[in-house]
Amino acid sequence: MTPGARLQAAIEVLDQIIAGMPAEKALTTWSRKSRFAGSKDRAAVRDHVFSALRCWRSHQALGGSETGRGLILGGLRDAGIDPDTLFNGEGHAPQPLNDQERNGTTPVLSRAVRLDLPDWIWPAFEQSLGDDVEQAAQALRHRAPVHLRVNVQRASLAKMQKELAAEGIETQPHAAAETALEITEGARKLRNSKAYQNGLVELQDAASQAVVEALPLRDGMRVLDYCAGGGGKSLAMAARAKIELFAHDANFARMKDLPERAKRAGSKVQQLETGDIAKHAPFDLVLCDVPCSGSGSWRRAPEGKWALTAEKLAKTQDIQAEILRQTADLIAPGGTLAYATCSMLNSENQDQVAAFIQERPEWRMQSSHSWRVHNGTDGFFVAVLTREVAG
Ligand SMILES: C[S@@+](CC[C@H](N)C(=O)[O-])C[C@H]1O[C@@H](n2cnc3c(N)ncnc32)[C@H](O)[C@@H]1O
Repeated sequence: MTPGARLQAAIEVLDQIIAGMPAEKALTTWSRKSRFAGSKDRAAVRDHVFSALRCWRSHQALGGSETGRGLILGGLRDAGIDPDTLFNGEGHAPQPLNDQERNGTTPVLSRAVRLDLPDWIWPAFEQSLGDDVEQAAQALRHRAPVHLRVNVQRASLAKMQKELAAEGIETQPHAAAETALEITEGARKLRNSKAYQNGLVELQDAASQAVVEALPLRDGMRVLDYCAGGGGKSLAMAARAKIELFAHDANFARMKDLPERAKRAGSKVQQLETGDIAKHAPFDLVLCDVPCSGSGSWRRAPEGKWALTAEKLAKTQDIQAEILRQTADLIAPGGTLAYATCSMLNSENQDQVAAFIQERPEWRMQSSHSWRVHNGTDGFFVAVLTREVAG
């Protein structure tokens, strides 16, 4: 496919998304009916679509309409590319610009439009990020880096770097976590590499790894990953100490790949239905990687940025508070409750923990860490709490 044909394909996928289809489904539907497209074409179309999803407001404003064509046109203008070089109607490229598209005045963009955030969330972003707000919002407009977690119980970082390089995947250590590598070249080859297939490396953002490094895990502990999802943090915890590990998720089906992933990594995890948790309590450590706005990972999942509303955020915060209350009762005296989000909003992070401690004064905050999206990882927060042992 020519560069112009790839843009036209992205325009068609975006029109499906505007009509209500989820982005992944729209991309798969296009892929299925486009047998002629090679892997590089598919990757390029995906990149165009995701760039539009991240920068929806500014690209729409610069392109003059909320259509696939408007978004792609705005994206070219944002990147400083002359649209006439690609919108030329040749070889399945988009049709040339009409007079309105060519002569429309360049709009003055407000800060929230220029930085691609919904208006309603801008005050909370400013309040949470202070002077870093523009940098953080700007980072969310770009693609996320690809990070790996090396299973250091089975292989060193240096050994993995060498093995991956032999398969065309270049990496460098990431400062945020001692187990983290950042892929600098060849990310698309990862899933077929030996190191990945043998469970020596997992795809995981460096801040996600750093959250697990912040936990006081020791051999012999009984640990519950209460919101395990796909189990990324479960596996990272199992790789740090010889623990007895339990995984739970309110949506049990989300853990469906966990047994297979654990087997690949050489780890053991017992999955628990909600009704079975109390039978296995108390635990020495419970990790609550709670559902959240996802604002720290909006560059990976940009549809979330536009789907969130003030009402949905308030509901999610109620769930977070309820999870803290429920899990606190599952922990042994002197045990640890770890609360984590992939959010950069204070209302989901320190405010939530402060409200919990006010309600349950026997709990003390031992430590807390925040990671911000403009410092090379996803945005994340973790607080480590312990209950005072009555003396
Ligand atoms: C942020 S995700 C977890 C990601 C996962 N820990 C990882 O590292 O890949 C939050 C998870 O919490 C689950 N969840 C939502 N409400 C819950 C609740 N009340 N109790 C337990 N899990 C819940 C969701 O199904 C979702 O899988």
